[in-house]
Amino acid sequence: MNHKVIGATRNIAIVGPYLSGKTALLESLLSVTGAITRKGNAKDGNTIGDSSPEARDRKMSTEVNAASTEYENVRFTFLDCPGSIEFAQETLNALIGVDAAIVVCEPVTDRTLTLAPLFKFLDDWEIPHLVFVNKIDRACTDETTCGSNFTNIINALKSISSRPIVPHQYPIGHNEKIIGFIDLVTEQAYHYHPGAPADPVPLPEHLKAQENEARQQMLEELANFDDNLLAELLEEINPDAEEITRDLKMELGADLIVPVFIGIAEQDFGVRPLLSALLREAPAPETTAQRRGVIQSDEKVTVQVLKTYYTPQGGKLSLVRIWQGTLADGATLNGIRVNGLYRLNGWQTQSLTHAKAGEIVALGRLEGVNTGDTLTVDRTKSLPKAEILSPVYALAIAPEKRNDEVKMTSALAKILEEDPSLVWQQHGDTHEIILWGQGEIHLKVSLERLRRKYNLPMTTHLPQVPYKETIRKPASAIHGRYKHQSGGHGQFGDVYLDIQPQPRGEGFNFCDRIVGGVVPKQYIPGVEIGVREYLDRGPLGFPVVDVAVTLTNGSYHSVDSSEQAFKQAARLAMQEGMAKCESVLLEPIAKVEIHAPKEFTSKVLQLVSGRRGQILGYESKSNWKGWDTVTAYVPLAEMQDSIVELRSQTMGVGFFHWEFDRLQEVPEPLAKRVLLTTGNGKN
Ligand SMILES: Nc1nc2c(ncn2[C@@H]2O[C@H](COP(=O)(O)OP(=O)(O)OP(=O)(O)O)[C@@H](O)[C@H]2O)c(=O)[nH]1
Repeated sequence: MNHKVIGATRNIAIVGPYLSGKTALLESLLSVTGAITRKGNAKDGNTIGDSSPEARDRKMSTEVNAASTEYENVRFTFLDCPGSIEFAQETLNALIGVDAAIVVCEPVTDRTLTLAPLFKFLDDWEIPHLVFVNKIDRACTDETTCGSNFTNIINALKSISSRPIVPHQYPIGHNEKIIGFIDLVTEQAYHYHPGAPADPVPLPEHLKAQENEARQQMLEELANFDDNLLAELLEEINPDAEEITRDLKMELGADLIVPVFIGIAEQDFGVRPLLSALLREAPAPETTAQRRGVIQSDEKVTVQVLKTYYTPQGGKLSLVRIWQGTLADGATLNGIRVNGLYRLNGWQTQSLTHAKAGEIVALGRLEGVNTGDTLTVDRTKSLPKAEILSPVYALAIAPEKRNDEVKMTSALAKILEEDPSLVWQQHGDTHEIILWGQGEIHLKVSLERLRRKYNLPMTTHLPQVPYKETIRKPASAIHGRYKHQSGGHGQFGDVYLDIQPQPRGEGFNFCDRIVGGVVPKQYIPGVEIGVREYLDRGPLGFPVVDVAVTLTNGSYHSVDSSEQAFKQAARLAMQEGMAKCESVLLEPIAKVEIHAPKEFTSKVLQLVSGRRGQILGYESKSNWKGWDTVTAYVPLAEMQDSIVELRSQTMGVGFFHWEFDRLQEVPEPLAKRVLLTTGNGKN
């Protein structure tokens, strides 16, 4: 078996907005390097990138797919990441294991904003990245606008990148279409050639000025990090290609610049130059490892999990980046034996006996190991992992077949392992099982996985709002007597209760002020249980909170009294007393922080007010250039689909964090409507 040494491997993530052509680019990369003989496409659902049935059905990537190929004797492993914001967690988890990322985008200037959160993550993690402007044919619809549109795209990218944007190529348009490009490093022009590498052609005379300007831009950006190049530029010396490539490699490797390439992935145009640039300029795995503080060592093995899969056959595969050492199949990591070592190509696996530092491979059956975990022989290291996104959308779920409930718990655990941005909980009040995630499609895809992989069809509905109720007025000396005679000895309990409202958030409080043993000590717990049971469902039909109940008086029977009878007496007293206490409906209020580019702040404020929110203020989001954070209180009842509206108002990039803050009275007309629609308020 041919094993590459460190330096002969490149791990590249393919990332970028939804449907920008990432899977098409991967297909093209695999095709031009001979890894596949026939290209698939998203329409026909036969790509390596979108290998799962959920992805194929939707013609979109729903999880990370790995594929390897060789080019110029270097092994390239590509991670094709989903573009949809709802599957962003996949992308973040994968990105931490690569040496560089290709950001694929479309040549539409007013959509570059959708790249902002991705650029932010890449910058925060210092992940070297370059841009591939795909579908460049769409920007070059006539010869004269081809160059100016390209310049506009470069400027749009500059407006969202904190790193300098450096054009690496310049387009050549002819008769309403793009026919080639000029490499700004070598100043060599090329014409695209279907099914073959681009043909070198003389630099078109009419583009010399534009080419020179774009090249100058590139050189000036590079010179900001290289004094020698700066001196050459000042002396008007033309630097040679070798020197420029050296700078590009150093500056891309250190995540100081963002080079920009162009192409048409579906026609393989611009794909070979992209590969050549990756070969020459992308950092080697050891450089990445060093930047993460991992020192190379042959003995120590350190790997990190980038993605967890359960195969259609039910086996667990953990896609890992080997940061350090040589890993053999059968080795023990974190006390768990590696059971199978594979190279992945979509769902196809190729068995390996060992793999070296810098490779991305899949390991079999690492039970108990999660995405993001660091594994070593002696558990001595823990590398940073990507943050887990806050859940923003929920559905209540239930198995279609009642007796599937036990099966559901273990299946949910598995799909959560595959996708750490899912969370599930059983709600304490409503008893619903709530599945939380990043949006409607995200949850639908997860539920399809449950059905397909685990034969678990589920029903869904929007979760109930966990309303509660409380009281406005006190009631005192409420009498409850339970007396029952049914053969044998009877049942007797007799209590007097005071019921009082408590300040909001105080909860429930029970005390007894019994003197002289009129209710014997052993029956008092029964009274409290009776009160508590009643409060599970108050007069409006919801759990009662912020109430104090005091047992003030009562009587007993030496034979017939029991804890059970006092429980019943307490319930009767509560039923009678609470009817006099003016019950009010309470709703949960969330404290929400909404993040969006500043140009959308007024829309965010409108969204909050339109959802009965109370705006607390807004300010610049720290470390996010051009973004605001709006802080507000919003009723939970209004939050259910708020992410859908927020995304539609903010080109898909707005997001929020929320947490439960408090309960608050529901305003009167609305409370009536809630009680009508929930069918409550009748007991
Ligand atoms: N005109 C044109 N269409 C393209 C090109 N590349 C991809 N497409 C089309 O764009 C659509 C999306 O392509 P994909 O490769 O599936 O996009 P993606 O970025 O992988 O999608 P997600 O991963 O779901 O975000 C498909 O219909 C492709 O056929 C291109 O270079 N030119």
